[in-house]
Amino acid sequence: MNKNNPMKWNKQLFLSVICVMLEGLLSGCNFMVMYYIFQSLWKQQMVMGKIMEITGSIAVIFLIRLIIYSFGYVQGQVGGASVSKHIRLFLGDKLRKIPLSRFQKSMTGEYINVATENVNSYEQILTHKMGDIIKNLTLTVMLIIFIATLYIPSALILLAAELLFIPAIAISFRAVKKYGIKKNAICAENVSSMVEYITGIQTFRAYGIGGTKNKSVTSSMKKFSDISFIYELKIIPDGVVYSILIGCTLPLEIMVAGDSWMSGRLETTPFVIICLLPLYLTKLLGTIFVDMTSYKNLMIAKQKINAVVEIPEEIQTNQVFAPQKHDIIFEHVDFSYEKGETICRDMNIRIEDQKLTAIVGDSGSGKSTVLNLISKYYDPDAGDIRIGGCSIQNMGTEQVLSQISTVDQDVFLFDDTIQNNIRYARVQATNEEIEKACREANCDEFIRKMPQGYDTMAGENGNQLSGGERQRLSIARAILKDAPILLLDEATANLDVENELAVKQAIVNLLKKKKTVVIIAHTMSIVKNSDKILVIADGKVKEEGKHEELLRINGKYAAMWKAEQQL
Ligand SMILES: Nc1ncnc2c1ncn2[C@@H]1O[C@H](COP(=O)(O)OP(=O)(O)OP(=O)(O)O)[C@@H](O)[C@H]1O
Repeated sequence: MNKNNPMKWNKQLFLSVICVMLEGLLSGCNFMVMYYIFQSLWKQQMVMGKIMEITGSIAVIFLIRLIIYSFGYVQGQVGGASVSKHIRLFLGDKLRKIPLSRFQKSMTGEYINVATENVNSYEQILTHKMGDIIKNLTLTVMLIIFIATLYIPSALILLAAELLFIPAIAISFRAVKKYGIKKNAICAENVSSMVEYITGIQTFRAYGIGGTKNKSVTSSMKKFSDISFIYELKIIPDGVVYSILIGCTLPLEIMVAGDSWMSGRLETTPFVIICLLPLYLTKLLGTIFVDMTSYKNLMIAKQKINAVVEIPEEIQTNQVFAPQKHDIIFEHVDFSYEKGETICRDMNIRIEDQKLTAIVGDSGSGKSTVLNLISKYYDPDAGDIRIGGCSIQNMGTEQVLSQISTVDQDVFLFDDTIQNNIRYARVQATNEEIEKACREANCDEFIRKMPQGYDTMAGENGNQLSGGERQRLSIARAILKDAPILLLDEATANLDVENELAVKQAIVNLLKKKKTVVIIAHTMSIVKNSDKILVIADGKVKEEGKHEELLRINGKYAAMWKAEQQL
C-alpha cells in the first residue's frame, strides 16, 4: 500500500463506528424493557407508577439513541465525505504522474470509472454500509446473549443460525468476487465507449450511426445488463436458501422452549420473548446477509482505487533542469508504444542549438513520436536522449517540459475565457503580454471581434473557434511561454486559404525568435529554409542535410519535393 494511503480512515469515521455500536446496544435495551413489561403483566404487578417508569425508560433510551445516532451520522457523513474528497484529489494528482503510455483507450474508461463510480461506492461503504453492518451485528450478539440469560438451549439454536451465516456468506462472497469484478470491468468499458460516443457524436451523426445503431455502445450496454443479470442470478439462490434455513429457527425455538415451558422448567415471560425474538433476529440476519454481500461488492471499488494508487509513477524530482544550451541528441534510441511494434529502431538524431530542424517522412513513420520522446511524454525502451548535454532519463517530465513550447495539431482549449486559455502557458503573464503574444500569433484581430473580446468564453474544448483560430491561439501560448525549445507539428492542411495564410504568418513570427526549433513540416516551403532536414523512415533517420544537399542525394526527400512541385 502506498505510504500516502488516501483511503486512510479519519477520526470522524472511528467516532461514527463507536456511535453505531452504542446505538446497536441501546436498541437492544428496548427488548429488555419489553421483557420487563411482559413480566409485570404476567405477574399482575403493572401499576401506574410502573407504567410511568417504563414510559420514562423508553423515552430516555430513545432520546440517548437519537443523540448518539445524530452525532454518529454527522461524523460518518463528514468523515466519509472527507476521505472521498481526499481520494479524488489524490487520484487527480496521481493521474498527472502516471506515464502517458498507460492512457490507452480502454484505460480512459477505467480511470473515469475509478475517479467517479468507484470513489462514490467507497464513500457509500464508509457512510452507510459499514455502520449498518456494525450496528446490526452488535444488536444480534447482544440479543443472543440476552436470550442465553433466559434459556441457554434457545441461545444455542440462534447461535447455530449465526454460524450458518459463515458458509452462506462465503458462497455469496465467492460469487461477488467472480461476477462483481467482471461487472466492474464491463462498467469501465461502458464508460470508455460512452466517452468515445459523446466526443465523436458529430462523426457518428454524419455517418448515421448514432443512438441504437452504434454497435460499440449498444453491445457494451448489453454486456452490462447481461452481467448484472448473471450477478443477481448467482447470488440470489444462496440468499434464499440461507433465509429458509434461518427461518426454521422459529418453529425449532417454539418446540424446544415450549417443551421446557410445559414441564415448568421455563417461565411464561421468557417463553413469550423466546417465541418473539427469533422473528426479529431472522429479519436482522437477512439484512446483515444482504448488507455484507453488497459491502463485498462495494469493496471491489476499493481494490480498483488501490490498483490506480499503486501504478508506478513517472520520476518525480525537484532537480532543476536548466541546461545552458538546447541541442537535442538521440543516441541509439529504441521505442515502441505496444510491445513488438517498433517505431524507433536504433535511432540517432542530432538537433543543433538555436537552429531550425525539420522532420519529414511518410504518414505513420514516427515524426510525432520523435517530438513525444523529446517532451518525455514517453521514455525510450533503450538508448539515451540528451538536451544540452544532459540526459533527460532521470528528469521529471514537468522539468523537461519547462524548457519546451509545443504547438501541435490537437489544440486543447479549456472552457474558460480566451485570455485565461492563453495564460495557462505562463500563469504570471500580464494582460499586455498576452495581447502582445496574440498580435504576433495573428490572433489579436479575431479575438477583438468576438462579443466579449479577450473575455469571451472559448466553449467546451474551444468549440466556438475554427481550426485555424485554435492553431493561432496555440501559437500565442508558445510565444507567451517563451521556452528555449519549440516543437511544432505544423498543420495547415485542413485550413481554408485565409486561415492557412494567417497560421503560416504566425509560424514565421514564431520562428524569428532565437530558439531550438523542431518542426514537423507538411509544406515544403518551410522545410526548404530549415538549417537541417531529417527524413524518417523504418524507425531511423534515412537522410539528413540541407534542402540542396538532399536534392543532390536524389533519395526519398527529393522524391517528396518533386511530388509536391507537381501538385
Ligand atoms: N499512443 C499511441 N499508441 C500506440 N501507437 C501509436 C500511438 N501514437 C502513435 N502510434 C503509432 O506509431 C506510429 C507512428 O506514429 P506517429 O504519430 O509518430 O507518426 P507520424 O509520422 O507523426 O504520422 P502523421 O504524419 O500521420 O502524423 C503509427 O503507426 C501510429 O499508429
